Amino acid sequence: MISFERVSKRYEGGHDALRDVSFEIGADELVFLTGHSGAGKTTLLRLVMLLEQPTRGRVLVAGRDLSRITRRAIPAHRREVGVVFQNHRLLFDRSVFDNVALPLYIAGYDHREIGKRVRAALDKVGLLRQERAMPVTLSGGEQQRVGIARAVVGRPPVLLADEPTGNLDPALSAEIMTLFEDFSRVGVTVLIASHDLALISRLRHRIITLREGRLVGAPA
Ligand SMILES: Nc1ncnc2c1ncn2[C@@H]1O[C@H](COP(=O)(O)OP(=O)(O)OP(=O)(O)O)[C@@H](O)[C@H]1O
Repeated sequence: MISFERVSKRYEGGHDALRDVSFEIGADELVFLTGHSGAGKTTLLRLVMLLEQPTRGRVLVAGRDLSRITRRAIPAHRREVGVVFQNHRLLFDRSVFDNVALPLYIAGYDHREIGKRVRAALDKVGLLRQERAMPVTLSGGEQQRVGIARAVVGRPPVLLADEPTGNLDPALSAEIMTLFEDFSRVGVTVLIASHDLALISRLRHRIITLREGRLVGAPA
């Protein structure tokens, strides 16, 4: 579902954020991406979102070579890739419902379909009863669940998360990871960048490690 073929990324100024990175992630897999700060995790996720282009190599998502996606087709690609951020980036002057509905408003869904899909997403993350709440009234873990509901409301086949438990205590972090496992179980491809080695090594999914832009353990 996600495939990197000898991908390198050099930023302007000459910094090599990724060097000759190759791996494949199957459609029903949940994979963790780890590595020290600056190892290239965020860069790798940004390539999948098409926020960056590789300097060398190819990135494929669902069999499509991202370098061949035209400018007009980028929004359609982004709808296929749900993204969860560490600080969840919620709109604090909007209700939980409106935050989750945002991608559907932008995509032009009709009112009834939005209602149905938002409630289905909130149900999956256990927040159905908080739809009218404002984000400030929720705990950090609940706010992160709103961010996850927003990421999955368009039913993307791919879900990316960048340090989704970075601000949460261990018990809440484990709960959030269970949610990602639930999505993986129903066929969503999940890639989670995380520093939390204690947590991710307990969960027994594949771990991809970057060190200074290279995959650790990959053939030279
Ligand atoms: N837009 C950019 N321009 C130039 N250099 C960049 C840019 N974005 C990232 N870098 C550099 O590329 C390297 C990899 O950064 P990246 O954010 O991918 O690492 P990371 O593993 O996600 O780190 P962290 O865990 O701290 O977020 C870093 O040295 C960073 O300074």
